[in-house]
Amino acid sequence: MASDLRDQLLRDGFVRIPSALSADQVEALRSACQHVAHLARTGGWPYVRTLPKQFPPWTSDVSKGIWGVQHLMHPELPHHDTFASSYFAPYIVAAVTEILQCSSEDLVLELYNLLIRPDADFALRWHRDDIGPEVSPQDELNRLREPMLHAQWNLALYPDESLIVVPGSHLRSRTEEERQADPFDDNMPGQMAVKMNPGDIIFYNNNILHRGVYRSEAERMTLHGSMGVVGADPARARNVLQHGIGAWVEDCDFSEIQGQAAGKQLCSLADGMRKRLVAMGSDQVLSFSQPLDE
Ligand SMILES: O=C(O)CCC(=O)C(=O)O
Ligand SMILES: [Fe+2]
Repeated sequence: MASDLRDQLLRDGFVRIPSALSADQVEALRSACQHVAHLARTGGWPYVRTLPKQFPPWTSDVSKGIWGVQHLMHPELPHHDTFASSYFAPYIVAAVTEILQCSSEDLVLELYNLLIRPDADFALRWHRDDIGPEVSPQDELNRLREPMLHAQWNLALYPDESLIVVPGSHLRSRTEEERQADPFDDNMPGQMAVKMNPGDIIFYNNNILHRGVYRSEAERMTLHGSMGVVGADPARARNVLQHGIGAWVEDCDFSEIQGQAAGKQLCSLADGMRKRLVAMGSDQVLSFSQPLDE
């Protein structure tokens, strides 16, 4: 099946779906997100991304502020059913099956988190999510050439331009200049901010060279999700499970999710995806992609 979405993602390392959500859908999600962001900022939810740490694992100490709320589909989080409905939404399932060129019956549940405005300005280093900075150029290229077995997206509920990418950098190892650059360099050659309006979705290759630059005054509520396809390798299982989702995913109940996608009831599609993650995780030992992160 020809796919512009997939072709653009393969070529540039990211692709935008403008206005994927209606204003009403954005409004409903904003309200759920405002509630859980407040809960998390005030110490009422232990699974958060704390400042100034970039990669998992994070503690639940919110005293320096947070930049994300983890585990939106956790059965104990308020609105987990609203978040599950948005994760398994027809527009997501359609885009992911098109991008991965797979059947919805091969999808695997992965991550769903919320990225929010930090209480103080904060930035992430230049990175590739699952390839550490110390690898050799050849190993870097080999990893980048692995087939695409998952799709990752940002869904913005407020205007968002905090994700900065170097377009095309998912197709090549880093240049010498990129390797030597200050990890917080504000002017990496070729960089661009990915601009999103409320209701836009961006799919991006999480091994594109990228960073996040966050301003405390700019409201940010961006849903950050990923879905996989069966047959992914152990590195992918590690990237998903390092976020600690194995501990609660067996308790999720998706039976109330309404609607259909790809001719299937979303509730049964969701449960199938959940079961495939559990199966993938059953023989994994927990480890971290970027164990040296401070
Ligand atoms: O804030 C973003 O959109 C990107 C976050 C990011 O790069 C990460 O969590 O690895
Ligand atoms: Fe990242």
